[in-house]
Amino acid sequence: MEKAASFLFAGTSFNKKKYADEIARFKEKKETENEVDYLSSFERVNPASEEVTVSTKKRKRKQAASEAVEGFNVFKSSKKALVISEENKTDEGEDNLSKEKKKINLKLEADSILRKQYNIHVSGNNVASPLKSFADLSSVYGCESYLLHNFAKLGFKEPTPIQRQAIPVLLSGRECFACAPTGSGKTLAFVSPMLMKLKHASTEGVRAVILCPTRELAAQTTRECKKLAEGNNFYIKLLTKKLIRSAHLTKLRCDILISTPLRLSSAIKKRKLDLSRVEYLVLDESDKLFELGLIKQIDSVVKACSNPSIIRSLFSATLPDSVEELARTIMHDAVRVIIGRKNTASESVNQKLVFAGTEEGKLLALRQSFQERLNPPVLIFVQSKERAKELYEELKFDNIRVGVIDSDLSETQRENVVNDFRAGKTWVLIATDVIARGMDFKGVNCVINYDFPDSAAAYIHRIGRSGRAGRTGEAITFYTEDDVPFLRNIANVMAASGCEVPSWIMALRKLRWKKHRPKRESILTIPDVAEE
Ligand SMILES: Nc1ncnc2c1ncn2[C@@H]1O[C@H](COP(=O)(O)OP(=O)(O)OP(=O)(O)O)[C@@H](O)[C@H]1O
Repeated sequence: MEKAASFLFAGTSFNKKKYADEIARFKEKKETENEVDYLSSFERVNPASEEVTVSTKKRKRKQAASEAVEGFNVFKSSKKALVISEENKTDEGEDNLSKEKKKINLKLEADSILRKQYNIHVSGNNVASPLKSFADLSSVYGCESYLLHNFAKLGFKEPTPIQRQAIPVLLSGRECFACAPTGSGKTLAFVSPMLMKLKHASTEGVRAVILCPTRELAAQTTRECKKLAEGNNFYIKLLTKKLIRSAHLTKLRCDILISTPLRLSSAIKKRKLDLSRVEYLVLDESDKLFELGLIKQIDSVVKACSNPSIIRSLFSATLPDSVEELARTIMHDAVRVIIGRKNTASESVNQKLVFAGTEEGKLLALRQSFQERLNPPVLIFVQSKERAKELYEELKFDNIRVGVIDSDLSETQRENVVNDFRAGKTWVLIATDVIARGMDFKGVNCVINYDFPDSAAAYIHRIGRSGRAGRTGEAITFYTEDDVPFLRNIANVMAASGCEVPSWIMALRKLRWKKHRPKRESILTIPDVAEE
């Protein structure tokens, strides 16, 4: 058991240049030269080719039936000639059929090689081929050049595994459940097909909706969406309180609307928004959106998006079976795309468990680490806003450039705190789970779970703020005696993503995990603040 945490940042030293490098790289293997031509094979595999098979079979059956009564035909001799030519036709048909089958098999084989290479698992009928490269988007799907230009401008050379598979699925008009690790580019995976399908701005009202569980994430997604749409004239709007209050909301020019469920459902209730023409609905961090507190709002949004040909998709790094089951009740013939194993942490995060003994022990260990070696940016998660404020006071007292984000702050204050951390003005950000999901802070070197996470999903999302877009990261989870019964659940996640876990932890009993948020002693030790 590790008792001290001074080594937490061992081997690392602060180097601002190191994290100023914002261009992310995904390490993906080069495509092999011998791969089958996907562009042509994609076009070959379509329901029409299956129809050919069926109709030829039917024709053969019909022929068999007519041949059976042939002997009774008065025009027997002439019929015989006809039968011979029919036989020729059948041979020709069979030839075509076997060629067609070969092509289909080749294509399926190539798809499966590519999927294996990128750890892509799909279920569903007739799933579109994965992308070999971004170039497939223009050659197969007629993608406009502005989008590819934007990918290049953002430094995206190759699609990530989730992008390789989810984009063609959505472009082929299928609904989709997608589960891929944190920081693996899910945003682009749902935004780009949306932009491609919508083609150009229109005055017809809202045509696409993206729902995100928090305001911060909705704001971030809006920014990403605008970056990807640059060069096209789309109207992309974040639904803010101000926008809801504005009298013009009903006449709003908006192609893509991004919102939290609460905002959107309240705008729907006030009859300020018509969503009946929405063609695309994305539920990002879908398992969070399907939690009890939000399900009513989601329901009202889903109902308001009443266009029968709507395409819905669900994206998350964690997708429990129960959510999938619930979601299936509203989806039609959805394709399921899983990258790697479902509900696992990003493999690019090196995870450690640190026994801190008591609450006091945690603060001591943290302080020691800050004094010795620190490699910012560092993100620290605690279990409540009160504790976030307490830890903030402690670290501020130590003259650490620290920020804190909690739900008591106004929208602008929250935005400022996040921006300061992004810009490197603050090196440490203390937060509750409010920013654990989806937030893309580039180059977070270390996530510290100061308070033990309350679920395995919370753990996966928290530590996923580090090790994004192919970078490596570190995650340290403090635990006290109170947390020991829940260690095994986190240890399982760690082991599944290839991290070493002490065998005594793996031997602990597995508990059914209800939200674990024990009452903890106050963090405060500074006398003045503690007495306030
Ligand atoms: N093809 C690509 N190549 C390189 N970087 C990419 C690519 N696609 C996206 N990125 C970058 O990867 C980072 C993570 O992307 P994104 O925020 O969409 O991850 P995510 O899978 O949604 O993560 P989370 O589950 O935490 O929400 C972003 O900085 C994004 O700009």
